[in-house]
Amino acid sequence: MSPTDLERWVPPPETKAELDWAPLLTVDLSRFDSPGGKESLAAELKGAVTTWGFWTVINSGIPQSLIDRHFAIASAFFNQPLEEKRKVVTDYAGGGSHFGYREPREMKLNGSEDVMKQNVEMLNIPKLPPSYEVNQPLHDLINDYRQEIAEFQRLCYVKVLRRLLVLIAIILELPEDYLVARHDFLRPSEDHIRMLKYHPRLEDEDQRVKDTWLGGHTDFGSLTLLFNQPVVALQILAPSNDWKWVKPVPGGITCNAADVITNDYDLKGYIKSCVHRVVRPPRDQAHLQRISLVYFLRPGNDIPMLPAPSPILLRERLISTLENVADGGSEEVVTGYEYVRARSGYYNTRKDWNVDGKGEKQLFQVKNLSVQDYYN
Ligand SMILES: O=C(O)CCC(=O)C(=O)O
Ligand SMILES: [Fe+2]
Repeated sequence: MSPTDLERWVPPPETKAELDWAPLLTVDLSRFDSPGGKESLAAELKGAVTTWGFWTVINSGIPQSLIDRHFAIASAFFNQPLEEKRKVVTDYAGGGSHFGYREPREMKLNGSEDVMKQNVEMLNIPKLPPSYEVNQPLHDLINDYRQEIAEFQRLCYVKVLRRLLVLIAIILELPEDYLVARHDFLRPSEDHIRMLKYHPRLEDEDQRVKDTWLGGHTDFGSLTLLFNQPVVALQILAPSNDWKWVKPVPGGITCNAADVITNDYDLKGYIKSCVHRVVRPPRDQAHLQRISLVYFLRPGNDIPMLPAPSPILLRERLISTLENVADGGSEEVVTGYEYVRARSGYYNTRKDWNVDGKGEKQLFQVKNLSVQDYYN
């Protein structure tokens, strides 16, 4: 297929259902560069990142045509024959590589021998910056659109992620570039975009998994961007401990804080890594295929996973010193690469799926680092 004959992506119709929506903050990024803009945005974002861990950004400056183009690429990719998609596959078991295509997996339900096949297929495309050679095979179709994908990824970083890292650093009373330096787009990291396609299921099949299409989880990395699409299915676990629906915001990007920026080396739980899941859409959309487009920001490969010297964490007694306590070349200190690979290998080779509860709380341990794992 040549880069010109891609079918235009037509978003499916919006739902008319009235649902219990999460009251997410909207952050207008066009204010970022105006005088005092960063400071006032950071003040607004503080409550959202510490209580919900989810928020929406608008006016990012990423052209909508480029976003739509990526939904079109995703749609074309998933429409290919399985043999073609299987040419580059994830290798979670052999080293934890999450790049490539992942087929729907068979999962054992609630510890029984009852097996259910997932209804989601995924493609993870590595960050493709101009600054180094990415030694990762790509599908032919993805290679055809490589330039556009690389530009889209760059804009995700420059227009959204970099700005959010600055705002979160301000919230944490850290130097503005503290988190940016640990997430340098031009240096190697496990960043990637993910395209997902969910296939609608019959109502009684969905009932076997309590209508869940993707079990409750937190994301492993630092920040996640979910580009707006109209099929409503994403839910987040509210501070009140019940599930709320995420409402689409046309032209917006739903953002969430993930485990690295939250749980451990960085922010010691001050910022919330919110549990979320994907469920059967409301009745008027339950028959639709759902394509998702996501950017996962991860710490730099060689960044040691150490607590951030944030005065606010000290005041909240989440750290006991502003020194990087585990610093000094200890072999025990996990790097961003080691953490991400170990975590995604562990998570993605599980065969059990607890569809009944709100999840099992377990600690995931890699060297000196333990992370609250949450899934169901
Ligand atoms: O498809 C979605 O809306 C969410 C996907 C997600 O949570 C993930 O891939 O981690
Ligand atoms: Fe997620």
